[in-house]
Amino acid sequence: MENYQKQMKLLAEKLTQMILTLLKISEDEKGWISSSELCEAVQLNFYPCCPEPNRAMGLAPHTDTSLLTILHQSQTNGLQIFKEGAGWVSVDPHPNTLVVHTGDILHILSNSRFRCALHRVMVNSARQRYSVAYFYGPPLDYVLSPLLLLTPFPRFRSLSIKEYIGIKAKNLGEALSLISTIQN
Ligand SMILES: O=C(O)CCC(=O)C(=O)O
Ligand SMILES: [Fe+2]
Repeated sequence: MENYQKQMKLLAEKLTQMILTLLKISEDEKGWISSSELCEAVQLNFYPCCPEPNRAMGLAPHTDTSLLTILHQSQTNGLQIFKEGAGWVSVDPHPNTLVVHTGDILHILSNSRFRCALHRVMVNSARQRYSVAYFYGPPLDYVLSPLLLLTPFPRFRSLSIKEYIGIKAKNLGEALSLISTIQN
């Protein structure tokens, strides 16, 4: 597991470098990427068979708080992602394939250019399922701000990751709109 985490960290660092370069974030602002201070976690999810799958949910719809999440799923369907205009779409497992979810932190940093992925997990009556999620993001005291992109129209106010986690713990799916600068 330790080695798995190490390999996932290397992959997450590479992906983050590519994404932040694409967003024209300066080298100075990318300093945290390989630091030992960053926020990372491995989570093991297990979904046993369920005799009445239509009356239960493996994991309720949510977005990940991370900058990105790298997910390994066993060879059982269940993961679905919400796609604007299409509704819930299955993300079926393929051998030797990882799924990358964009999280809230990337949504804020990129000023909504990389939108966080709303996803959920359905259960199965015949087969159990497991997944291994690796969550990756900047350190807790990192100040998140779309202003880093020098955009004239930041859609979110600046705040530390720690503060954002606190807001999300109390408000779940409403957290992004609570820090939005755009009035509805
Ligand atoms: O089990 C899955 O495929 C998804 C797990 C997940 O969304 C999570 O751990 O946040
Ligand atoms: Fe998730």
